[in-house]
Amino acid sequence: MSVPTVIIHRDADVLAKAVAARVIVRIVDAQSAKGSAHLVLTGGTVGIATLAEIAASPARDAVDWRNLDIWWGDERFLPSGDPERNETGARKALLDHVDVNPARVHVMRGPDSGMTAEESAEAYAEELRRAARPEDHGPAPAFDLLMLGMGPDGHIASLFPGLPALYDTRSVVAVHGSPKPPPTRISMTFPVVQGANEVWVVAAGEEKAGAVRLALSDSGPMQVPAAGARGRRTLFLLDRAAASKIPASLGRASSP
Ligand SMILES: O=C(O)[C@H](O)[C@@H](O)[C@H](O)[C@H](O)COP(=O)(O)O
Repeated sequence: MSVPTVIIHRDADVLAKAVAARVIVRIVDAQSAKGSAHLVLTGGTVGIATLAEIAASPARDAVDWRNLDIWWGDERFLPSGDPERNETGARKALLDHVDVNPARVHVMRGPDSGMTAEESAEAYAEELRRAARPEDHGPAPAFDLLMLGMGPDGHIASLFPGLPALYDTRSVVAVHGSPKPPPTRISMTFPVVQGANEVWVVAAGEEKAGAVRLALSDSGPMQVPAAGARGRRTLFLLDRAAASKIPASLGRASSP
């Protein structure tokens, strides 16, 4: 797994704008090379703010939205359209404003599908399997970009410290008893996250600073799940507040 590159921006607003620009370039580069791309979205404040900044970007339509497969790293197990679903936030912030191919927007189904959380997780795992190519060498596509928010406890997606999902080798699992409401969620697991070409952890705010420090040190992913947020290339995209406890030894690029 790659050693993370750390990029620090002035505040959460500049961070969201800078990450939005970076996402556009990353997807355009991937599409230029392959004709299509796989992007994994995250929920959370900064994750959704980044999507809104993509929608507002003058460069937005450099992305070939019809040739983009959109996935989620996790989802709250709530009915379609529920305002608390990550999908709902993503549609409102971005997907309703660009010409995505609905068949390539891969949502994690909620209880209104008639499935249990376990069945929904297995259905998503099957959808990932179907999308994987032989050269991906795994149960899911080697995502061009997998975005993650991070909680104050170091959780990523819905992989929370101490919960069984951290140890699960399946690609997608149901999560019960999430300390962050709602309690029932669907989440990709470490093997799928770590199969991504690029993993970006985007975090802002003082309350994340301790977890950021641990995630960038030699903490184990079971104690600090963000320590397992690694792809072939890994970025930690932070605002100054979230980066305020990073030891200088880690080295980092800072924007003004
Ligand atoms: O479903 C979710 O809530 C997210 O996927 C979760 O992993 C989120 O990204 C982090 O909790 C950070 O959220 P904030 O940016 O709002 O702190």
